[in-house]
Order: sequence, then C-alpha cells, then structure tokens
Amino acid sequence: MATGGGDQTWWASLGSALAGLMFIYAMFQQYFPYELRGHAHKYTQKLVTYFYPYIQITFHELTGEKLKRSDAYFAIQNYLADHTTATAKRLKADVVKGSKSLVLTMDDHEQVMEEFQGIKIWWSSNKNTPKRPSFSFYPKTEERRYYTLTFHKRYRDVITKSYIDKVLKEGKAIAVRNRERKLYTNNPSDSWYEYQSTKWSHVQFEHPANFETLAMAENEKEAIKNDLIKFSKGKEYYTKIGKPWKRGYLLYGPPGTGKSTMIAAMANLLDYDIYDLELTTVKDNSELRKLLIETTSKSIIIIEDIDCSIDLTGQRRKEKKKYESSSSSSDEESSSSEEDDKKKDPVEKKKDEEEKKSKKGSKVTLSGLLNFIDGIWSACGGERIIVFTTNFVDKLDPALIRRGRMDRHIEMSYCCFEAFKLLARNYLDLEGHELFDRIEVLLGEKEITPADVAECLMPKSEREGVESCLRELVKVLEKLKKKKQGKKKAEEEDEVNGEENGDGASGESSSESGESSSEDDEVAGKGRKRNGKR
Ligand SMILES: Nc1ncnc2c1ncn2[C@@H]1O[C@H](COP(=O)(O)OP(=O)(O)OP(=O)(O)O)[C@@H](O)[C@H]1O
Ligand SMILES: [Mg+2]
Repeated sequence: MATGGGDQTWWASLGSALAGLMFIYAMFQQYFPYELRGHAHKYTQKLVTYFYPYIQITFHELTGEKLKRSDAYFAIQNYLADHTTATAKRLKADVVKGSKSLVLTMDDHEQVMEEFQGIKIWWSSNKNTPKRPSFSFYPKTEERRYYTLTFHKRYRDVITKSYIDKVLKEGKAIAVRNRERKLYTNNPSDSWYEYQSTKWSHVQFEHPANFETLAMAENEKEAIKNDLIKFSKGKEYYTKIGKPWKRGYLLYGPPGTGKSTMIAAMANLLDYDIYDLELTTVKDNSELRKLLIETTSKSIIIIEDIDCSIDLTGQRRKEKKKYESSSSSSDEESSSSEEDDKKKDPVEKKKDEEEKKSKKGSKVTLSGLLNFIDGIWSACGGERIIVFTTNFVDKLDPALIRRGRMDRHIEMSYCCFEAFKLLARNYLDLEGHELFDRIEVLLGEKEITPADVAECLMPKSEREGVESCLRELVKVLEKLKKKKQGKKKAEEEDEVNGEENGDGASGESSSESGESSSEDDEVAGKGRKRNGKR
C-alpha cells in the first residue's frame, strides 16, 4: 500500500472543484423556486457522476438503529492495520478491548493506496461529528467513524465481488490471531437478560499447558496433535463430505492423569477459546440449546466429569431394575439388601444425598445432550470441538460416546517410563541419571499418576536438588509397592484361612469371632463360597 495516488488525486481535485460549484449552487438554491429545486439537484448529481468516474463505498463503524458496532468495519480496521502500518504516514495507536497487543490503525483523514490484481484502490479513514449532541449509552459514539473505499467504476465487479470479500476474510482472520483468548463458563439462567449476552462469563485464558510438556506416549501424542491440526484445517473437507465442522473427544482415565491439562494444551495448539459447560446449572434442554448458540467458532466446549454432571444413566438403570425384578425374586432380595446396606452407611448416604441435590436443579436429559452434540443446532458456527472427561468410562451411556458423537476416545493412563522421562526433562532438566533404571522397574510394578510423579519431581526448596527429588519418587514408589505386596499377602492369608475354616466346617469363622474387619469378612466369604462350590 502507498499513501496518496496521482490519478485519483487529480480526480479528487476535480471532484473538489465540482463540490465547490455545488456549494455555490446550494447558496443560490435558496432563491430557486421550490418546484425547481429537486430537478436542479438531480442534474447536478448527474453532472458530478459524469465527470467523476470513481465509485466510493463507505463502511460505518456503527450501524442499525441500536448503533451496533459493524463487523465489516472491525474487519477492515484489522486489515488496514496489518497492511498500512508500513506505508501510512499518520497512524493511531490504541489498546483495543479483546486484543492481545497494541493496535496501530490509520489516523483520521489519512489515505492509503493499494493494488489488487493491478487495480488501484484507495482507502481513507474519516469521521463525522454530529452537530447536535444526542443522548447515548456509549459516550464515545458521538464521533461517527467510517472508512471509504474508492476505485474506478470500470472495476466495479472485481472490487465488489472479490476484493471486498478478501479484505473481510483477511481482517477476520487477523482479528482471531490478535485476539485475547477466553475461558468461558455458563451463568445460571436466573441472571440472563434478554438483550445482553449474559449466558456466558469469561476471563482471559492463560493456561501454559502444551503438548511438549504433556507426559504420555510420544506416538499417541503425535497422533492426537495431527488429528487436531487436520480438523482445524478441514473446512473444505467437512463441506465435501456433508458433515458439520465439529469433532468430539472423550478423555477418560483416573484422576491426575492429565485430562484437563490435555484440554488446555489442545486450546493452546489450535488457538481456540474454551467454553467450560457446567451442566448442573443448566435447567433444561432448551437452555442447553441457547447456550450452544451463543458459543463462537474456534472453540472447545468441555463438559468435565460427565458421569457426575447429570443422571444420564437414570433411565437405563430404572429399566434394568424393572427387568431384574420380573426375572428373579432372589436377585431382588439381594439387590434390596444391598440398597439397605448402602442406606446404613452414613458416608454413602451423604454422598447419595449430595448427588441427588446437585442433579435436582437440572432437567437436561440424555436426548437433550445428544442433540447438543450432533443435532441440527450443533452445526451453527462450525469449527468447534466438544470434549467430555470422565474417570469412569463404563458409567456412560453408549449412545453418548459412540463414534460420530465422540469421534476419538483417548485413554489417559498411569505414568509409564517414557512419560516419566519427559517429566524429568521438564521439571529437572534431566536427560538421564543412575536412578532411572530403578525407577523404570518400579514404574513397571506399580501404578502412579503423572500428577503424583510431577509432585515428587518438583523441588520443595531452593536447596533441594535433582538427586533428592528422584529419591523421593523412588521412596513413594517403593512404599506403594510394599503396600501392594502387603495387601496381596493379606488376601492370600485370608483365602487360606477361609479354606481352613471351610474344611473344618466348625463354624469358627472370623466373622463369628467378631474380630475381623468387613473387608476380611468379604474375602473370607469369598473363600467360603469357593469351598462350598467344591
Ligand atoms: N500427563 C501429564 N503430563 C504432565 N503433567 C501432568 C499430566 N497429568 C497430570 N499432570 C500434572 O498433574 C496435575 C493434575 O492434572 P489434571 O488436572 O490434568 O488431571 P485430570 O486427569 O484432569 O484429573 P481429574 O480427573 O481429577 O480431573 C496437572 O496440573 C499437571 O501438572
Ligand atoms: Mg480434570
């Protein structure tokens, strides 16, 4: 782009001369008879158009009755900021809300020229100040800014069909690139207002997680990264195969294996926003749909701990119970006694009560959630990823996680040696150590989450060195191993005791002696059952 422009400047001078003439004409117009004024105006306009072969298109900052900020103006502002900073002579620097860096734009009444397919195009930045002050909610809207695009009329088609399209597309892409990323959470519907976007509140998304620091098998990590990148570039592909541009991921595994960390890494890799959907505060399916419509593209919608969010399996359980009750009365007895036992256990009872309380507020059903994921509405906006996380994948309804809804199932598992090496590199800048062999053996024998390994590897004071962090990990692993061995031994002993008691059939079972724990009873019971079978 370049400032000014010979041809157009010449014509602009002619235009100004004509404008001057029009001013003189306007002065005289007051003395014209009223009936002739309309005709005079029409012919003057024709005369100007005849001599001035340029077309001008204006893009106003505020449009409509409610003076909403125009998307086109915003896109052009970004486009010009990117294309004109090198050539414009007068620039304006501003911190634009929602943008992560300082934005440089053309100053008021500045003009720049650029070429598109050999055609000269002029952009100018202008402003109007209304004479009469008007009441407004937005104090800064008194000045009405606009951009003017000027080009020769013989290029009308190219400019209106291709050039403007290109400017808007590029401007939007620049805005996405420069935007401050956001982490949203849904507000309870009591605080929604009709004319304001209050369904989601947000903070700046600043999680530092990335795939390089995520500890998991390298090939699996690469596969996930490639899948995500392919998705983000797949607009044409999804259109070609007739599928909405969205993808579902199910992340499952024990607590502390990196599910939430993986989501943050996904968002950072693709430069997406995150919508963290709290299902328990969503009243019903229609609210769920409204929330979905308000999400933007280039985002990840997450529902964490989906198994705990709403009673998605309730219906199935009821059906199962109905079936069980008609099939066998003995089963019924055992299940009811099991329920009685549960009721007796105060911890379980409290847990049940709390679960019921949290689910009571939400009437979101399984079918509502299925529609949310892949109903007609789910296609609005495009380029969205939906992620569910759970610790108990078996608890989920198969319909919810079938391929097509949750396209990729990723198991986040306990820390393997490969993952440990990555954590050691991250946390301690360590490529190898004499304790590594010992740790490899221990990791093969005992399951430990990456979160626990990470905790051991984090120096607790400035004086704590690499060696003591690794020793700490070895200590924890050995402790876990001993615990496991102890448990196994106890189980074996109990089994042997059970068998001995069964052989004697004297009725001196440990439970009768009243000395054993309930766990022991269970194991002893198992032993008895096995003996009985024999
Ligand atoms: N695979 C991993 N790679 C690197 N760090 C990890 C990994 N897994 C866990 N961590 C560390 O442990 C912490 C807890 O991990 P995270 O919250 O991602 O676990 P989670 O699987 O989401 O657990 P939950 O099921 O309880 O929500 C993280 O802050 C991170 O530092
Ligand atoms: Mg988590």
